[in-house]
Amino acid sequence: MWSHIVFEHPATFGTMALEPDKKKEIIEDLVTFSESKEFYARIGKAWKRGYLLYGPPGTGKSTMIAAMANLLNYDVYDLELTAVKDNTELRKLLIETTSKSIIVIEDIDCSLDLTGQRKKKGGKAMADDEKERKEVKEESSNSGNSKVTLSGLLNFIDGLWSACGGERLIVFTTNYVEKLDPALIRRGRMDKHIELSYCGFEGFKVLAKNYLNLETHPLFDAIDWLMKEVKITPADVAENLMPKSPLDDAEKCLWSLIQALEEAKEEAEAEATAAKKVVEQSQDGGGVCSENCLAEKASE
Ligand SMILES: Nc1ncnc2c1ncn2[C@@H]1O[C@H](COP(=O)(O)OP(=O)(O)OP(=O)(O)O)[C@@H](O)[C@H]1O
Repeated sequence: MWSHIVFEHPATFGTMALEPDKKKEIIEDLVTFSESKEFYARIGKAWKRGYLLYGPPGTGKSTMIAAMANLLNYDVYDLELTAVKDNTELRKLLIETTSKSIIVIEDIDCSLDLTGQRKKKGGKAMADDEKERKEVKEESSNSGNSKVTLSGLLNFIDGLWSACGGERLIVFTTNYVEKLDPALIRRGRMDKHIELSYCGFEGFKVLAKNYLNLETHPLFDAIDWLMKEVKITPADVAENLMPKSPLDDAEKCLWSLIQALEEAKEEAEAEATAAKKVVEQSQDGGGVCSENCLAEKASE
């Protein structure tokens, strides 16, 4: 059912724009996992680890998965949940995965209706494991030919797949971590939550080295200052640092980034001014304006 292609993504942790401490922590976590066969056997747990990568688009979630695969030399199984017919098919697919693999479900919030809070009893979320398992069982037996359900996925993470032997990582990505069902991402299922965020100056320096082979430049100070003022994704920084013609030298690319940062700064300032105006108007008019209404007015 899986089709095989040779994985040749060039991304590594070395080429990733990421705070150095964070990078070190993630690498250590991965390497420790991959060398812990005996440890997992001793504590009686399946040799698996779940990672949740979350953050805005263009912050490097997919890039990090490639870097993980290259670091550990694991195979990547990219699972498109919306194309999986039902829980039975999901089970089959997962049993076919080999050890030393990373199973990836990208944009988990969009894949399926996995995001809502699950059934609540007496107004309280089903928190403890026993209740959770009972619910999973009920849902699974009702699932019939229906699409993959949250419980199908939880079942797989906790049960069947764990019993397959060999080491496996499972990686979920999302742009909206707050939308996810807490049961899906609790520790034990998603052991390590990694936030990928906007580009800082340290991240920029990695990209400048990769893209322009520059370690320092007089324009770096201006970029450092601007990056503290506005948010920009590593993807946008990378795009600006990419030469667009054979005549583009490093300085031209740096100016292109500075221009993008300045435009973003002007935009943010214009939005802030508009929002301030709305507040002043609502105060003058004596009207009471909710946060939502302020946001709506500011965007008008
Ligand atoms: N942290 C980063 N380090 C280096 N390059 C990055 C980083 N983040 C993004 N990029 C660059 O931007 C491109 C898009 O990034 P990527 O697809 O990894 O983002 P993403 O967070 O997975 O986005 P989405 O949420 O839209 O899937 C990559 O091909 C890469 O060139």
